[in-house]
Amino acid sequence: MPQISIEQSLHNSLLNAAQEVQKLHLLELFQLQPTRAETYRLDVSPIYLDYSKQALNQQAIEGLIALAEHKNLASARDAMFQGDAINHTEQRAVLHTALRNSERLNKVDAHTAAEIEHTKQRMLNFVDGIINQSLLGFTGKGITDVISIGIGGSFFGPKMLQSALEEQRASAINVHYLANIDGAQIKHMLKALNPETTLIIVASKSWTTAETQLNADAVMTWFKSHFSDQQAIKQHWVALTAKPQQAQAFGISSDYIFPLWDFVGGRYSVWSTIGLPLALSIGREGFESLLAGAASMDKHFCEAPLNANMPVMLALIGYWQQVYLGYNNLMVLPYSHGLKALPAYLQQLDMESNGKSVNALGDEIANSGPILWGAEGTNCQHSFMQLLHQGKQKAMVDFIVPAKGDPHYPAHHNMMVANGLAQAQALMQGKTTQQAFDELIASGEDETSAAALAKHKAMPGNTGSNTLIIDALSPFTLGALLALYEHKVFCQGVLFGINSFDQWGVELGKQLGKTLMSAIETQDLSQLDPSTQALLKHINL
Ligand SMILES: O=P(O)(O)OC[C@H]1O[C@](O)(CO)[C@@H](O)[C@@H]1O
Repeated sequence: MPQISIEQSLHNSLLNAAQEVQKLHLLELFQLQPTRAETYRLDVSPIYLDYSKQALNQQAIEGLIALAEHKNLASARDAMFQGDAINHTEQRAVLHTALRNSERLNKVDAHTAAEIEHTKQRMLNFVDGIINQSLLGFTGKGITDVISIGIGGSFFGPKMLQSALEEQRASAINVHYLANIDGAQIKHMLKALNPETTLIIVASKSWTTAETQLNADAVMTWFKSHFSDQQAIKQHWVALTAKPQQAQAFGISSDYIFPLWDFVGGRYSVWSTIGLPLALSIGREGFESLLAGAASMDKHFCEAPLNANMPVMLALIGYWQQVYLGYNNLMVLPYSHGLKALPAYLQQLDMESNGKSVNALGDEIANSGPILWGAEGTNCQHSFMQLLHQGKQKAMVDFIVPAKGDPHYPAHHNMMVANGLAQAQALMQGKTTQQAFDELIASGEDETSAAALAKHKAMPGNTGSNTLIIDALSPFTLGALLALYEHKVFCQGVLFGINSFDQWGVELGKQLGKTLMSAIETQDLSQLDPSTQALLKHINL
């Protein structure tokens, strides 16, 4: 008999488990194993994960854990935390975890640890100064508004957390984010702002991002049209960057430049000085608490056994659904208006990290991370959920439900929770044609039309989901939640065999964007493909 590799044998056993599990409806899995809800859950305060509604059995879970062990997931995790250059295509360590008070877990050298702490304190002292108005604008007025110019990782995290933590504001400062290159947005934003009381932050790790540069130039022109004095720029312009010299060359004072480092990837940078605009809203304590929440998840990730490790289990469940059940979409549905921007944040985190097609050796891989999207509940129920209930496409689903809502509106919160959990139930249970028929008869329909209508009202159900109950929208909890997803994405990168920390795919669009810009400026379209030429001619710039 030919020998098969360990990997192949693990794969075969998982294929077998998938076949077994798919013979049964989720409701039958619950009948067979009534304790699923107690068995398939993890409680890692402040997050409770229920995965009992997933099409999983013990054989699948054991097979997945064996796969994680075979892929040396724990050593890969340790390599990240100890600062190995795991981002091998850029020869960089990946140490965003070192930014969140988890020195004990990270083996960064003493000099780097001191620099991280010093930078954080500098940033938070600055935040204190702006909030308590010991730092003032050029004309002696306090700062009321901030324009934060940045895109991608220099935008999504602070913006998303700021809206999630609106209730935890520590200041009355309004932060306006300028990410996209849309003149209409700048015009409206600037029209409403007074440069005397506005602080302008340029957040760009690389200091080369075209959108950020163009926006920074436009805002600088506006600012200089009011104050051309260099001292005014010194007091109103801030840079968050790994390229301090370039920021200085742009005119920003070194006192107002807050660095980050190569070992912090853009989409992992909200914990760094990139979080400054957020800190101006939630204050020192709020920001420290965010870091502490993330650190608590780091500790759990480093210490919990694989089968009780929330990021690991979340990654394995997703891997299982994708590779063995054939799903390729992950829908994230936060039942919270405050978390409305979470899907967009997670899109960059997951898809920029795991949207790759080769492994570390450069060999083609069969699977990469999922297509991630979503929207806040209950709004999503009135748009795309219909497709999940009755359409032919299936998706993985993460429901995220805060246990506490606004105390002034208890009925709203109750309805929110009820709807989130009801959607998970509906996806699992579905409705048989017989059930639909019986309901129609009970409502007075005659038999012929009930039989016809029942077919349209039936839904298969049997769609699994994770439900994550988070205690409330607090900085600590959200720190833990984001760290959970970061580590999940990391684990899936290890399972797929890819480097989650580079993003070469983004580069081609940037290059072509530049070529097109110069074709537009020189009006020479001759080198462009016929479709692009025709489009530009039609737009007639
Ligand atoms: O902070 P920077 O260097 O301006 O980059 C912004 C974003 O651009 C990207 O390189 C590509 O979108 C992201 O990884 C990054 O978060």
